[in-house]
Amino acid sequence: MGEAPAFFVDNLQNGFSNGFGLKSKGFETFTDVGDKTFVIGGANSDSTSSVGIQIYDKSTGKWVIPTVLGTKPKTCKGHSAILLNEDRIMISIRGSTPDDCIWFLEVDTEYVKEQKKDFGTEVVAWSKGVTGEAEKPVVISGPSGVGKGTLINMLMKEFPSMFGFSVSHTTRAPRGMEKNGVHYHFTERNVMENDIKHGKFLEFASVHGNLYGTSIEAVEAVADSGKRCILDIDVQGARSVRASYLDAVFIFICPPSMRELEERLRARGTETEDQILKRLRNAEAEIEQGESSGIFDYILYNDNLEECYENLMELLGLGGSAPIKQKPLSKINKKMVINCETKEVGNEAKNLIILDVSSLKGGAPGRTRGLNIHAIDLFSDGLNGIRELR
Ligand SMILES: Nc1ncnc2c1ncn2[C@@H]1O[C@H](COP(=O)(O)OP(=O)(O)OP(=O)(O)O)[C@@H](O)[C@H]1O
Ligand SMILES: Nc1nc2c(ncn2[C@@H]2O[C@H](COP(=O)(O)O)[C@@H](O)[C@H]2O)c(=O)[nH]1
Repeated sequence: MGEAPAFFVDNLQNGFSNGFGLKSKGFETFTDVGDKTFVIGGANSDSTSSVGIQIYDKSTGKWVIPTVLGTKPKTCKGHSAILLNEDRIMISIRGSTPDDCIWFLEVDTEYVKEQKKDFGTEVVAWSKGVTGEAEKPVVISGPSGVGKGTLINMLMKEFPSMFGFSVSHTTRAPRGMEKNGVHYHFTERNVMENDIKHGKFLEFASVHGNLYGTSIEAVEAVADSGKRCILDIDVQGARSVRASYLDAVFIFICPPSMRELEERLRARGTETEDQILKRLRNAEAEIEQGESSGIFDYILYNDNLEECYENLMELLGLGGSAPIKQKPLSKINKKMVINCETKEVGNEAKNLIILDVSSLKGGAPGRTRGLNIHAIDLFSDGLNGIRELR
């Protein structure tokens, strides 16, 4: 089934100088991508630590500390690493739970190339691997008061295990019933601006005089819960997400008329007169863009709430017709064998699993979906680490 191992983690973890004149603290791995060597790790042998990244540029002979985007693995007692597709390093974390053990460090994906231009530095981006065929996130946009929140609440109530809400950050003040961390992360402007500067947001926009934004972490948290992510964001935000590398379905909710929109906003009773007028002024431009910008895959008219909800369910594949098909972003024809050592009392068992990375979808920013893991029988050749199947 397999040939020579592509990578043996245990051989590298005995503590040695890393070959580039930099003293290794142990637990490091070295992956060559073109002229660069990515040194990942740096935990002490007697403790766990977060996973650090350094790049050795062979063409200049210099070390570079890159800008690191995305949420990185929290702690690491050692790991294996293997290059996939020449653009991302797959990392198997030792001693972590099965749903937290496969991570990807993107080093030359389209997303990373784009970020390098923006930051003007070396950039790498973490993306955790999640198993199964998780569905694309759903972006729902529309003018204030059209009923986005109402429709999303109906969906989440009827399908609580299927959908998860991306909790945005905002600088606006909470309304009476709104809870921090549930409806929004209510934030100071300077804190949010600083986080934006450090690449923590997938998108952000100034909406009706306040700053709103979707953090990468908010989208990742939903993916980690195994649910399909729903984003309630304005048209500017939808445009940014469309331009980003998050592969999503975009739905615009339209009111039956401006008059009806005004009535709904007033009846909701959450805004002052000035704020209502501002939201209505913005609504006209939003509706025009929603209908004609080409950002949105679908437009739904929210006249009768029940009918609109039925149509939304239909679009999301919950109304009896076939679900929306996803196409993979990249094709990586590889299967790996991973050796997970489990120590039982007086006994050392070796559990081998096949990791199928041929159907990966998504990636940074957010999670890498479509990992398939199968348990397999023991090999008798003392295999350690990750090995490629050919
Ligand atoms: N089809 C409908 N017919 C009548 N009223 C509706 C309909 N859909 C929603 N509403 C009502 O309109 C008001 C605004 O709805 P909602 O708060 O869901 O809007 P929203 O688009 O989420 O607004 P915002 O962007 O400001 O958060 C609510 O009081 C809601 O009950
Ligand atoms: N671009 C973004 N827009 C967002 C986000 N979260 C919410 N919104 C939009 O803001 C308006 C106003 O919301 P409200 O709660 O103050 O009524 C509405 O259109 C939301 O869709 C976000 O993260 N990014």
